[in-house]
Amino acid sequence: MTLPDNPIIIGLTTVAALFVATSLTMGFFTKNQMPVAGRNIIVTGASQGMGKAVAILLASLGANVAIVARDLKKLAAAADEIQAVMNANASKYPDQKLAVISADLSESENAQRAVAEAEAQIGETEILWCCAGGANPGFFRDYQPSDLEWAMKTNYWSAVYIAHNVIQKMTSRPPPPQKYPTDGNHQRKIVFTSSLVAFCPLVGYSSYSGPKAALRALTDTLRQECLLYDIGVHCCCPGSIISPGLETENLTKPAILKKIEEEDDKPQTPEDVAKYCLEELQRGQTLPVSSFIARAARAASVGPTPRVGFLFETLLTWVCTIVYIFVRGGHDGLVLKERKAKGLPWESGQA
Ligand SMILES: NC(=O)C1=CN([C@@H]2O[C@H](COP(=O)(O)OP(=O)(O)OC[C@H]3O[C@@H](n4cnc5c(N)ncnc54)[C@H](OP(=O)(O)O)[C@@H]3O)[C@@H](O)[C@H]2O)C=CC1
Ligand SMILES: CCCCCCCCCCCCCCCC(=O)[C@@H](N)CO
Repeated sequence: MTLPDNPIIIGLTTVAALFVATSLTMGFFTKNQMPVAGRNIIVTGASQGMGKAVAILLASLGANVAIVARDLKKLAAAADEIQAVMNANASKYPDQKLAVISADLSESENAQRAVAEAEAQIGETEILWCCAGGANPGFFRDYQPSDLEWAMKTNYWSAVYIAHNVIQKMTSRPPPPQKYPTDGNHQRKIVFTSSLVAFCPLVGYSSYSGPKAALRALTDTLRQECLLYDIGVHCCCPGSIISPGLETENLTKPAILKKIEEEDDKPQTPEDVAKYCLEELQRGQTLPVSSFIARAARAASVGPTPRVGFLFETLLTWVCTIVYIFVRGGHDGLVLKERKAKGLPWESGQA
């Protein structure tokens, strides 16, 4: 093959190539990767915080929603809010369904029961969005083994058991017919919720970063495997969310972690987190984030995970990999300062 030597052809080809690359990377031509109107969606951890905001947002966009959590009272209060949104929607989306299910999802039988109950009430699951989770920050040496187990159950097993059951069900039957067909991608989906913590070391989150990073790794593997079934797998990684969960964890959060979070992260409302994560999901992002700081942390550790906006995200990866050297230096510096102030445990009566 001979390469063209006509400068006009070279020029035009270059412009066309840049245009196509930019369009693909900026997502100009990508269609909605997660339409929700008329679709059956299970949201876990939906009685408060991010999960409730996700359920309300999906309800406002016309989805049938099944909300799952343990505490019935909190579930009932959330259900009232969601039902009010559905009522207000009635002329645009008639016959929207809401199911309310109490289950401790950290036990596999309960997860199976929750899915069965949800499907009996709203229909076959098209999207599962797992938000249930929570942190118990502290120092590793101070935890009881039961604290470490709690974090794994609350964050990892509460998502994995229900996802496992939903994937078994999804793969045993075709996708249900669409009530509101669009030119978007009506592929069925599993959405996990991890955290910015999956991307970066943070003193005080040792019980929590493991299960959250495990969800991210599971997402990478399951995304690949679920290409076999045309099921999308995603994992939201937000920064701090102003939620009842955050209030509770702040009661026991080590001061040094509080300080890092106050300096480096601006907590977002659950509504904003839900909105930005959904936008990223609709663009097809595998690891949706809801803030710039989480986007920067993601860029620094995205590795082989697919990214929408390849050119820009890859440039951001180069920049953030360098920036992170200084960020980590700052955080390590704060820890070393604390060590100096407190003294080593076996020398200062903390042993
Ligand atoms: N808040 C934050 O700063 C951040 C949070 N995240 C993650 O985002 C998600 C939402 O966080 P947030 O809004 O703070 O949530 P909250 O802690 O405020 O609420 C957690 C929800 O999950 C439910 N839940 C907890 N454990 C179980 C269980 N075993 N079985 C069923 N439901 C359960 C709770 O209800 P009930 O107790 O009644 O079961 C509640 O509905 C979590 O996965 C969290 O780890 C990520 C980044 C930052
Ligand atoms: C390239 C630059 C990257 C900079 C990254 C530095 C970020 C530090 C801020 C920490 C924010 C922690 C948010 C998640 C908290 C969480 O998941 C819990 N609160 C759960 O309830």
